[in-house]
Amino acid sequence: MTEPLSNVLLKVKDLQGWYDESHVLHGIDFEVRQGEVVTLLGRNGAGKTSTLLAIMGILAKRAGSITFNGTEMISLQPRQIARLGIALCPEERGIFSSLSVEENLMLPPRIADGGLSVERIYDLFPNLYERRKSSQGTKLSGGEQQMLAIARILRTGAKFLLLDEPTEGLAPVIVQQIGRTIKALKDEGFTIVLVEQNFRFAASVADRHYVVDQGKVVDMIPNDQLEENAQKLHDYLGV
Ligand SMILES: Nc1ncnc2c1ncn2[C@@H]1O[C@H](COP(=O)(O)OP(=O)(O)OP(=O)(O)O)[C@@H](O)[C@H]1O
Repeated sequence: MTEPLSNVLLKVKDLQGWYDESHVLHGIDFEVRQGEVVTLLGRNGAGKTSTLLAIMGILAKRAGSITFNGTEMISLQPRQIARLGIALCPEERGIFSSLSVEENLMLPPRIADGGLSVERIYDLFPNLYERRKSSQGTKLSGGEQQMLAIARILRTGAKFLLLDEPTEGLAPVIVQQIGRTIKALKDEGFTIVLVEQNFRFAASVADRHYVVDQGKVVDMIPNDQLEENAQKLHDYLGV
């Protein structure tokens, strides 16, 4: 963490956050460069989801500094933050089960130029193409819901994506598919912050990992230095 990073797109500095009176973020510091995939790793309750919510302004009671492309966002509203080209794919996915796949895809507002067309979405997610007309009452699998949730934020034109535990509860073959999608998005120039519990998955897609513990970032480990840091990570994560 000592070496300054070049080409920094998101810079989070001494981020504090509260749910009412409950102080849960106690000094989150991390940086993300253009085009990187970076993970936030940590035990349950460490503050990873809250960090994503604070970046989006959804956790409104926050302090410190969050700059994106040089713009200070700490006092901005979620709507204004989204318009800078940042999108969150929440853990609960937020799929409307009464709408078809295609109707779900049509929901998000366009916040920037360059949102992916529905055709391009179907190229990236062939399963969604097959299910596009599935409508009311048709239940999508967990993997399909996750893909739809990611696909939906790609429609907005956001190029900076916050993904909250996209692999949670999914079968290994689907996890692999999501890994391929994340790599494809990186190749297309997207920048991604990933909250993950699945450490093997995180290692397969990310450039760097930040460790979150009790509302603070306590370490940064480049992906190519994971092996020599395995014991340390094991202690942090309690795995
Ligand atoms: N809506 C809420 N109201 C009050 N406290 C909350 C709320 N959501 C989370 N917290 C608390 O904030 C702290 C950080 O939780 P957070 O969900 O950010 O952790 P996390 O690292 O994402 O873990 P998990 O993987 O369990 O989601 C925890 O102590 C949690 O109990």
